[in-house]
Amino acid sequence: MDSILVRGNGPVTGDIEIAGAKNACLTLMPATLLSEEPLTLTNAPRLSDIKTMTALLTSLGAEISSLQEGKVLTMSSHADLNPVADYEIVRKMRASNLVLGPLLARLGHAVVSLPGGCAIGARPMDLHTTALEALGAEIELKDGYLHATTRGGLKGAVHKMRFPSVGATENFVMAASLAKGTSVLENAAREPEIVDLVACLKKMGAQIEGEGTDRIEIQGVDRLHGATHPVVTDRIELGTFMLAPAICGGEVTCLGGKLSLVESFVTKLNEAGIEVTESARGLTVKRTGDRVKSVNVTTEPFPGFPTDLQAQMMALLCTATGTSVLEETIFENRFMHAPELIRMGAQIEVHGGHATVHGVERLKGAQVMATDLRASVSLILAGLAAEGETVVSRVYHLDRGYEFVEKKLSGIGAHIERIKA
Ligand SMILES: CC(=O)N[C@H]1[C@@H](OP(=O)(O)OP(=O)(O)OC[C@H]2O[C@@H](n3ccc(=O)[nH]c3=O)[C@H](O)[C@@H]2O)O[C@H](CO)[C@@H](O)[C@@H]1O
Ligand SMILES: C=C(OP(=O)(O)O)C(=O)O
Repeated sequence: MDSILVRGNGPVTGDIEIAGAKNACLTLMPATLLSEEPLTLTNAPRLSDIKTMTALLTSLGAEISSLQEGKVLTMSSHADLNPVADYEIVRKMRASNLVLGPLLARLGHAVVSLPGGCAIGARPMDLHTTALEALGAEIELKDGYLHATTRGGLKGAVHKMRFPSVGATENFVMAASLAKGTSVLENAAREPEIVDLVACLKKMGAQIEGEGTDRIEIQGVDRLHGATHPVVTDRIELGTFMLAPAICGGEVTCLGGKLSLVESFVTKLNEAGIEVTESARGLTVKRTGDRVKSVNVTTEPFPGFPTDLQAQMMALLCTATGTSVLEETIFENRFMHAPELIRMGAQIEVHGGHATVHGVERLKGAQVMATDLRASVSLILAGLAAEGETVVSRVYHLDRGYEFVEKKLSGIGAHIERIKA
C-alpha cells in the first residue's frame, strides 16, 4: 500500500485547481439509469470512487466511456438493465446505495446490497427505504440485500424525513422524477451536490422545484432524455486546499472556488484570523499573522459547517493559540484522526461527540495511519505544519477523494511525495 511523505513546510504560494465534486459526480452518474439516452458529465474528478461507481453501473448494464483523461464521462443505459447491485462492489463504497432509487424508478424492482457501516459511523439505510416506501415501494432485507419492488410503478407522495440525509434526498428525487404524479420531500437536504443533481435532472426533462431549500417538489414525467452536464466544484477539496496556506502561511488561490459553496467554513477561517477574498478566478486565502486563533466548530447539514471538513479543520486548530472545541453532530465516530494527530504532538481530548484541542506551538513529524478519507488529508495538512517528516500510511482512502494530491500540493510549494508500495 502506498504512503505519503510530507516534510514540514514554509509558506505556500500560487494557484491550485479545484476539481469537480466527488459527491456530486457519485449521484450524477447513477442518474444515467433513469434514461435510455446518453448522459455526459464534464468536469468529472479523477478518483478511485468514480472508478468504483463506473464498475457498479457497468455491472448493472450501463455503458460508460471515460474521455479526456477521465474528465468527461459518457454514459448510456439503453440496454436491458440488471437490477442486482452486488455486495462485492457495493461494500467498497457507501455511495453505491444511490443506484437504488434510479433502478426502482426505471425497472420497478431492484436488489441492492446493504453498504454496511464504515469507519466514521454505522450509516444505516432507513431514511432511504422509508422515503422510497412513501413512493409505494415495498422493501425487504434478505441475505444482506435490500429487495425493492413496486406494484404498478412508483406513485407521487408527500414525505417528511426525520433528518435531512443527503443520500436519501438524492434517491427520493431521482425515483420521484419518474413516479406518477407529484411528490414532495420535506426536511430535504440542501447540499450544493443536490442542487447540481437537480440541475442535471432538469436538463434531462425532469420537473423539479425547491432544490437548495428544505422542501423539494417533483412532478413525475414518463421518461427522461439525454443531457450534458458539468459537475459542480468540489467544496470539500476546495476547503481542504484553502487550509494549506492557513496552516503553512502564504497565499494561495483556489481556482474555481466560490464563497457560496463554503460560507460557514470561511466564517470560521475568518474567526481564526485567515483572510479569504473572492474573485472571478476563485478564492484567495492568506495567512498574515504567526499563529491562528482558536475557534469552536459544530458540524451541521448544509449550510452549516460540513462534517467532511472537520478533520482538516482540527489539523489547523492543533497549532492555534488557545483552546478550540469541535463538535461532530453528523457521524458518531468521526474523530479517528485525533489519536494520530496526538502522535504528532497535538493536545486533544475526545469525549463522545466533542473534541477539545489545546493549541501547541508546533507539531512534530511522525508515522501515522489514515483511517478514512478526510482523516488522511488532515494528517497531510498537519504534516505540512510539523517539524520534520511525517509518513501517512494507508493512503488508498485519500485516492477515493483527492485527485493528484501530491502534484497539486507540490505546485504551491509543499514538500510532499508518494512512496509506492
Ligand atoms: C457520497 C456522498 O455524498 N457522501 C456524503 C453524504 O453521505 P450520506 O449521504 O451517506 O450522508 P447522510 O446525509 O445520509 O448521513 C447523515 C447522517 O444520517 C444518518 N442516516 C443516513 C441515512 C439513513 O438512512 N439513516 C441514517 O440514520 C447517517 O448515519 C449520518 O449520521 O453526506 C454526508 C453528510 O454531509 C457526507 O459526509 C458524505 O461525504
Ligand atoms: C464520507 C465521505 O464520503 P462517503 O459518503 O462516500 O463515504 C466523504 O467524502 O468525506
